[in-house]
Amino acid sequence: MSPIVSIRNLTKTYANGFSALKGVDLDIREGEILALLGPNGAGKTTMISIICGLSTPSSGQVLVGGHDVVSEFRETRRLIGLVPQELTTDQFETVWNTVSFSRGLHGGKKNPALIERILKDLSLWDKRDNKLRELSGGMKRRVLIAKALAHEPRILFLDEPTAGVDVELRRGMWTAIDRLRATGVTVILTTHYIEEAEEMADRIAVIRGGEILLVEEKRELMQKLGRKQLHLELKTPLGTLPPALAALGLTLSEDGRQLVHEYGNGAGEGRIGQVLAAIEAEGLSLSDVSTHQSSLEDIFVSLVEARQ
Ligand SMILES: Nc1ncnc2c1ncn2[C@@H]1O[C@H](COP(=O)(O)OP(=O)(O)OP(=O)(O)O)[C@@H](O)[C@H]1O
Repeated sequence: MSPIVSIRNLTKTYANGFSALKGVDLDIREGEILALLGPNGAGKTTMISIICGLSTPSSGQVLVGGHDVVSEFRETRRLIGLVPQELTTDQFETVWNTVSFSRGLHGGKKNPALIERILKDLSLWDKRDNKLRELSGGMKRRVLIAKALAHEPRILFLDEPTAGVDVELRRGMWTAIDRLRATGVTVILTTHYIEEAEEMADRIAVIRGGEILLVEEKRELMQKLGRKQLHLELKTPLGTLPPALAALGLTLSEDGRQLVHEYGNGAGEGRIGQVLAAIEAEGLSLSDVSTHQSSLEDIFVSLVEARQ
């Protein structure tokens, strides 16, 4: 299947000579949720602005639904919904009117049934007659998504959808976005909350210094780069690590209370039995055992650090 967004050798050099994108190649698949992760100033907003036709590339090409974002701006813009971070519309307008007007602005015919479905999907139906100023922060953010969805885009860009939103509302937002998946909308999400990407994304793209460091299926990324550790708490602390345990690759914590066996990436799983037998052979008693699996956050931090 051809990608819904295809980016080839995209560069952007700002008027002051700063190079914000340095030859980006990226294909976005129809119906996926792609998380774009990157530190501040990585080039995320620059890239999204170019895809949405709000900024022009210095070189390279972006196709959206097979159309060029520069020469066929009208066609590509119609396919895209962009959810900004801030609500700039009239605070005295109702939810229903705000979302309906948004459809009209994009040239869509009136479609009350569609607006009703969108508001219900985003749990805003009860608030349809409320003025925007009467909504909570999380609800306002959902209105932004509803506005972007009102003209039935095939691609939705969410820029930091849950920045500054509390944990509970963040979860509600994730559920709302997840429901969009069922409607076949492609979602591209930028976030600083790696937990958010871990929870929602099908694929992860990491961008830094205007370059894409990697694009991978989330599951594969976590399997490939994720590490697992078996933590073995000792009843009596050790001064030094017995050679037989060192030979198996175990390490001893600084306080001598914990042995750590690292495995994962397809290596070391088979040795767990051996490790436990060796501990017993040394006459050591354990008081507790636990496992730790690296999160997407650990993976992200190590990736970004490794390239510095
Ligand atoms: N109009 C501009 N002129 C010059 N440099 C710019 C301009 N806009 C952005 N930049 C620079 O380009 C780089 C990328 O900015 P961009 O906003 O795309 O990053 P980002 O990944 O979206 O960051 P954040 O996570 O902080 O939003 C930054 O170093 C920024 O200072």
